[in-house]
Amino acid sequence: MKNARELAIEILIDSQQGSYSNLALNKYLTQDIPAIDRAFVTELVYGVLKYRMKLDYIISQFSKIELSKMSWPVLNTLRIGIYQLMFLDKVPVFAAVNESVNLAKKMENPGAARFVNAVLRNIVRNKNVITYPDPVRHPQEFLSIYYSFPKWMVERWIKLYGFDFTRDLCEAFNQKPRVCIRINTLKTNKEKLKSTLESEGVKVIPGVMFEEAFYIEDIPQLKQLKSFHDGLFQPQDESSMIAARALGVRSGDMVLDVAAAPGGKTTHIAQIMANKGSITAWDIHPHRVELIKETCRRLGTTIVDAQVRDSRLKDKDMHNKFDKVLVDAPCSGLGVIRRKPDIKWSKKPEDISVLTTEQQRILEVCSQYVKLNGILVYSTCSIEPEENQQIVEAFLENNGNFVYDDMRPYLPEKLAMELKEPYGWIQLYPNIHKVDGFFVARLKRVGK
Ligand SMILES: C[S@@+](CC[C@H](N)C(=O)[O-])C[C@H]1O[C@@H](n2cnc3c(N)ncnc32)[C@H](O)[C@@H]1O
Repeated sequence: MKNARELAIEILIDSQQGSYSNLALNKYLTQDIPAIDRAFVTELVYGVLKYRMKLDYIISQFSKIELSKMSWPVLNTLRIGIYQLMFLDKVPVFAAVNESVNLAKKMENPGAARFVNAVLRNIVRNKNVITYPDPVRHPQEFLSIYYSFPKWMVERWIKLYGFDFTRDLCEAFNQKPRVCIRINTLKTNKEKLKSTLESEGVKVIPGVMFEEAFYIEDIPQLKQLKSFHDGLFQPQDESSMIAARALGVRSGDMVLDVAAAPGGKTTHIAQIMANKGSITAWDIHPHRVELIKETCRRLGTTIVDAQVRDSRLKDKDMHNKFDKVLVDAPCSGLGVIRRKPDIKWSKKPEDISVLTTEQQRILEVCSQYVKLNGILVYSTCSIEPEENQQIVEAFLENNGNFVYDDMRPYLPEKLAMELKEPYGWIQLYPNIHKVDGFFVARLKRVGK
């Protein structure tokens, strides 16, 4: 049987070949693997993905062989070895080094093992004197390497927000996010869910923004909890709960959710509506529409009609049909790097302009489906103005029949106070709000 470190290396190689790390983890971490090993593999994989650039920088300082000449097993053995040495106090130095050397011998050959041994021992001797680019003379290089972000992201953020904000943002993106869940009020309530979770050995902490949010700790894997399968809660960050709240739905409304899979916001909307009314939920990918159906089944939501649909395509039959429309647009996901560190390396600067064309189109087309005096909410899990404020501003410029609508009544008081006139949008950042990066705008259709 493969040990935890070997599994981590295989998952990292898979992800280097294009697999999503969360899917690769699910594939490799079968239930027969002890929980402690599963947790260690997850820590190593996410740790290396998060700090890949910094780890490679350190390797290149201590290796005579160029990174591009190393085999993937050797490179990833060094990465997990250094990650343990630099970031995991609980792993003894001898274990981090010896286990890496054994793996290099097993996966490659004795020569590779000698090389890994030499590089790691050199790092152990010198880890306190590693030099990084000078933050004053080379601020972009420093932030990029020290916090391990591609240079283009750091450059973009420094231009937008300045050095200090970007440093705090990078630091926040590297922190482990807390597990946040939404209480499914269709099946339970705060007190009951708290005691159910506690009886399952889970520590429960109240949400910061919303009554329906809990942070949970000491959990094995969410899917191992009976309360999860019983549909008593849905994993969801508090920032993304703002979207359904900002829609201001009521029982009996006709709602359209145009990019809905896996159904996190759809089911949130349904619970605010007390499962009365109707929600049409679209997604472009058939397998993802199945996820919406599965989420609805588990959470006991019965008012959702989930359909495969490309929201960019105009449909006259849908015009003026819905009281509320949510456009939770496909986006770069740059706001959720805490949860998906692979985004650091999978996204490219040119992706943003491709996405903005799509976002503009979906918003333009689906706005037509809102009734007169109806509400249109646009949201993304991005912190990039091109995907957020700029999309909405351009939309309002081209569509005089829509205006910003005051979002403050739908927000927790502390957040509502942050809004500026015309009070129609909010941008959340992990370094400021301690949640995922998220954008929400609320618009009203005031003319035909
Ligand atoms: C940000 S995710 C949605 C998350 C979802 N609203 C939730 O809360 O669980 C974006 C979704 O948009 C879908 N998508 C991308 N392009 C689309 C399009 N043209 N039409 C409909 N759905 C699309 C993707 O498949 C993806 O599931």
